[in-house]
Amino acid sequence: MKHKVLRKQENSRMCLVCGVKNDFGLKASFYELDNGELAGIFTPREEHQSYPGIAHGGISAAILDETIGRAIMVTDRDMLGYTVELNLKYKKHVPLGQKLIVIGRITREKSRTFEGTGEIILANGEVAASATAKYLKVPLDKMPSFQEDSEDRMEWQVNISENDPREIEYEQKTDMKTCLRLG
Ligand SMILES: CCCCCCCC/C=C\CCCCCCCC(=O)SCCNC(=O)CCNC(=O)[C@H](O)C(C)(C)COP(=O)(O)OP(=O)(O)OC[C@H]1O[C@@H](n2cnc3c(N)ncnc32)[C@H](O)[C@@H]1OP(=O)(O)O
Repeated sequence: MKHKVLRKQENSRMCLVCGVKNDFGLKASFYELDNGELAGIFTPREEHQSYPGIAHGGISAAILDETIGRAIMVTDRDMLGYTVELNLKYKKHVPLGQKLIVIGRITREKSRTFEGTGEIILANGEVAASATAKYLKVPLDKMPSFQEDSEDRMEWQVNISENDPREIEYEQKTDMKTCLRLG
């Protein structure tokens, strides 16, 4: 099913997953969708390899961690989190050199913490890896360097590109109504 992009999220300067100036990183972009989920788009490269042709499992963990963590911004643009727990299931190889989609959503929100789930989806629609994660809430303005006149602060911004998709197509893996009930 196709889902409309409602908003592109900010990228950072040097984050391994979303840093626009981190040449060893994934340079992923994140899009908030009309079904309340967050989609990331990324292309693992040779720098991210484990066995030849296959992305390192730590890279899958990093992109899932960030996508679920960022999903809190769908409902609260000024909130992020410190990961306190991350569990992954590796189901298929994640290939290098192919544009992939990662989806995240929040399943439970409390006053100090939130939890969510996510999947890396292959071009054929199969789930390559899935994760559950828990975070301690940290308001963006309490993040290190946020109050400073630093490069990190200046470069935390939405970078619109002509390659940004207007719609993202994938089969939704989790019923959002179930998530709300769980929450
Ligand atoms: C200038 C601005 C630039 C912005 C740039 C942004 C760039 C990125 C963009 C976007 C990213 C978005 C996505 C995020 C993705 C990546 C995030 C990371 O990689 S974060 C690094 C890895 N994680 C850590 O380093 C935490 C290390 N842990 C700690 O520091 C402490 O454990 C801390 C502060 C998190 C909690 O310690 P306490 O003592 O303050 O809190 P207590 O009361 O013990 O726990 C609070 C809750 O957390 C649970 N908790 C704490 N530690 C836990 C643990 N080890 N395992 C499981 N649960 C734990 C507890 O059970 C409790 O949950 P209950 O409220 O009961 O539901």
